[in-house]
Amino acid sequence: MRISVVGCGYLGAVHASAMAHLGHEVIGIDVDERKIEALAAGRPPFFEPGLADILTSATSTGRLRFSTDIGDAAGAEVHFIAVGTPQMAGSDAADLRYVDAAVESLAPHLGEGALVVGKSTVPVGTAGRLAERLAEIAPHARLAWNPEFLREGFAVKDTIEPDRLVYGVADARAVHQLDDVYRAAIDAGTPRLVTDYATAELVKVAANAFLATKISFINAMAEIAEVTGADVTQLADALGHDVRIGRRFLNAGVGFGGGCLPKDIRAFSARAEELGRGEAVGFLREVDAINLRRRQRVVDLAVEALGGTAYRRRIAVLGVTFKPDSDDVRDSPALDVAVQLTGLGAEVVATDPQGIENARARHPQLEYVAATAEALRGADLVVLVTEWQEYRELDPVATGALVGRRVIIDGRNVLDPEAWRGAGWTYHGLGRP
Ligand SMILES: NC(=O)C1=CN([C@@H]2O[C@H](COP(=O)(O)OP(=O)(O)OC[C@H]3O[C@@H](n4cnc5c(N)ncnc54)[C@H](O)[C@@H]3O)[C@@H](O)[C@H]2O)C=CC1
Ligand SMILES: O=C(O)[C@H]1O[C@H](OP(=O)(O)OP(=O)(O)OC[C@H]2O[C@@H](n3ccc(=O)[nH]c3=O)[C@H](O)[C@@H]2O)[C@H](O)[C@@H](O)[C@@H]1O
Repeated sequence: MRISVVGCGYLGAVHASAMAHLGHEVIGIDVDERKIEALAAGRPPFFEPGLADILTSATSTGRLRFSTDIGDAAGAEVHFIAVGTPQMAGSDAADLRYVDAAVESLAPHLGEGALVVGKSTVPVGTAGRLAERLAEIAPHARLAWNPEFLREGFAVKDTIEPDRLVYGVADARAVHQLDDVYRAAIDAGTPRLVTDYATAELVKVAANAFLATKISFINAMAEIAEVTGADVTQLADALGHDVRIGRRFLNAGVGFGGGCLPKDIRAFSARAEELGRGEAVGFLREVDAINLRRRQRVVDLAVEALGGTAYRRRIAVLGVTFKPDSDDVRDSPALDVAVQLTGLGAEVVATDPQGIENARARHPQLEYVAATAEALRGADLVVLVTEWQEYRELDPVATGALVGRRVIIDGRNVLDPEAWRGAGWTYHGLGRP
């Protein structure tokens, strides 16, 4: 099938590459010339495990092409919209201008029977509005909403082997067209749910709201653990044995970040308020507040561990991305902590296996070094805020030989406190005694 993907960022570049990998003929469109140039040359413009392989092989066969000209989408049967829906400046609502622009620019190029498929995460009601608009400007085309659930770091696998497919549709033909797109997953038994637009839009924001709530729940327990001497990691293990609760997404620490969970729960609250049902999801404001308090907690712990002031103290910050196996620093708790400590006058040296370039673009005032050992050398305090495998595996003895003082804050609760204390370190976890 001929497919176009409009918007080739973290979602769209992976989606386009994965669709071509599955045998479709795909054109990826983006307004960012540098991104398109890299993708067309088979080079991922960001770090995502496994993307380079499928991108390079699909571009070399000619099945996957990229362009900045939306006119090149003409001739495709299914057109995915994968542009950004960031938080609007000065508000919690989602900024829909890119989605609107993508639909407007695509409309003149839609052939008879073409299906426009929204993948971007949008406030409930957006698809209905866009379908009405399409009926005016491209009456021979139709719209579906097919939210995406991939995780960065696992994006390729999650796209090729999704755990479920959700089709928000207004006509039966759209279901057949989407089945043709996802034939491989459907044949492999992937559950597929056909819904109306509003349900499909809500499934997506509800899923992210639930995940965010689960993380903030355990972080709230960490706050209580901190004043009672309890250990939140043991608490999470014990809770997780109840299959109704489950252990996943109960890792307490510096909290959630990224280009999705934070903005999605805020946009959901804003949309619910517009709909006159703000109180229904009022708890999401609390989820957000708990989450932001965890970043502050790490900063406060750092100041405390440094004897009351961070001024001119050398702090090694391990990790700047919002999670490991990604170079994404959007709303990263790790980077936020580094920036706040710098603001307190600390000499922060930040390091990360993949995120330095993006972090530097946002916060050029920070000092970044590529080598972990260099960040650690002479440090008065070590703060681990992104749990890259390389940091999880740090040897407390060897690390102790590099630093100035053996004090560590494990902002992700991934180190073995006994091993670190045994090597002479003062160890602080979050929600751990
Ligand atoms: N990043 C992720 O893991 C996931 C993201 N999503 C959702 O997918 C959407 C995209 O997210 P990301 O890929 O992370 O954002 P991103 O910012 O990495 O990519 C968006 C891309 O759209 C392009 N763009 C903007 N306007 C355009 C236009 N008119 N025509 C063509 N291209 C245009 C931008 O240049 C950019 O490359 C968001 O709604 C997000 O919530 C959903 C699931 C997973
Ligand atoms: O809509 C999206 O963009 C995506 O958002 C999340 O995916 P992602 O942001 O890639 O990353 P997650 O693995 O969900 O982690 C999000 C944040 O929560 C944090 N987290 C996660 C789990 C946990 O137990 N504790 C915790 O603090 C992570 O460190 C990270 O900062 C969802 O998991 C995806 O299903 C969804 O498609």
